[in-house]
Amino acid sequence: MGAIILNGKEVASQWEKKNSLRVQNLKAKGVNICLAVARFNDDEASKVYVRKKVAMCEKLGIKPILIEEEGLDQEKIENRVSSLNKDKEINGIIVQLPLPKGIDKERVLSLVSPEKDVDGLNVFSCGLLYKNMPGLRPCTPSGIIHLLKEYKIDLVGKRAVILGRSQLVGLPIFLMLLHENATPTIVHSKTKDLKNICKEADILIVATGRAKMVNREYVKEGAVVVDVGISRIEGKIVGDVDFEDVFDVAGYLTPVPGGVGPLTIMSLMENVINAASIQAGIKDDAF
Ligand SMILES: NC(=O)C1=CN([C@@H]2O[C@H](COP(=O)(O)OP(=O)(O)OC[C@H]3O[C@@H](n4cnc5c(N)ncnc54)[C@H](OP(=O)(O)O)[C@@H]3O)[C@@H](O)[C@H]2O)C=CC1
Ligand SMILES: Nc1nc(=O)c2c([nH]1)NC[C@@H]1CN(c3ccc(C(=O)N[C@@H](CCC(=O)O)C(=O)O)cc3)C=[N+]21
Repeated sequence: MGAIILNGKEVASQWEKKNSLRVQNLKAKGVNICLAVARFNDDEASKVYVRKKVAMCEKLGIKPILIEEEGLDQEKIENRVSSLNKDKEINGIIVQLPLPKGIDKERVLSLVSPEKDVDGLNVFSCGLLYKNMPGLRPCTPSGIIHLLKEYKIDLVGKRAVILGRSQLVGLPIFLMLLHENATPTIVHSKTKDLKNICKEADILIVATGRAKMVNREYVKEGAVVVDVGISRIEGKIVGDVDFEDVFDVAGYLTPVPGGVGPLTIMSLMENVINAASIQAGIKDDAF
């Protein structure tokens, strides 16, 4: 039999249609949308991802501004972000992570104006999430929630285990699942008895960056398994979950590629559309 595949690529393409309509409707009201994508690192994967973001903007009719400046120091990066904040044309700003070694990430992320923080990573946006107030949410966790809802996976009262506690994925998905009335637990590199905790999960979200670390020994029969990880091994993209090994134990499973990745991009698009409509004082579908 095997698990039901959670087809992120397909869900993202449906979502894309809705977002495309919203962009057209806003255009008809004289609102043009613009996203600034800033890459300050020299990371090869980041180069691919920023291009994916720019390409999706172009597809939807959102104007992308791509900033690719390597070798800047803290002050220069901060000045660059400040100038994007001041630019009236720009509705959303995303600073691609990781930032280069020696750069204070939190200072840079929290410099992004809250109303333009389409990555949902500054302290203000994090505060709104913590308090379960409307706001711009981190893209990957929003994408995961969107995917689970599309497949009508009930979260209420469910035992959710999240492998990884990053600010980008693990911690925000913990809060979002909690707000959906699931019962989440985070496990990380210092957790004792990690495998058995994972095995208790009805919903297992894996975001460690350790290729294929999760095999069937971590998975309860019938569990929903969401694989966030992306690693490149011999030119091939693999997730944190050993897909073949877990396939006939899990009830639902995301593939890599074609799972969470495309939803991350579409969440970003939704965030910038929401940001632009709020800035224009138009409610449309935002929040
Ligand atoms: N598909 C998508 O859209 C996205 C994919 N990614 C991918 O997801 C993965 C995770 O990203 P990110 O959260 O930013 O990564 P980080 O490296 O920031 O965090 C990894 C987390 O996993 C934990 N961890 C690492 N190894 C182990 C282990 N052996 N056992 C238990 N816990 C472990 C770490 O624990 P500790 O805190 O104790 O060190 C840490 O909390 C990466 O592969 C990244 O490329 C990221 C964002 C979006
Ligand atoms: N400020 C910031 N925000 C982020 O959201 C952010 C970031 N920094 N740094 C890096 C991670 C990683 N990330 C991905 C986005 C899309 C795919 C994606 O589109 N993946 C496709 C294709 C993969 C490929 O072809 O390389 C898939 O999984 O099917 C993957 C990973 C966003 N991140």
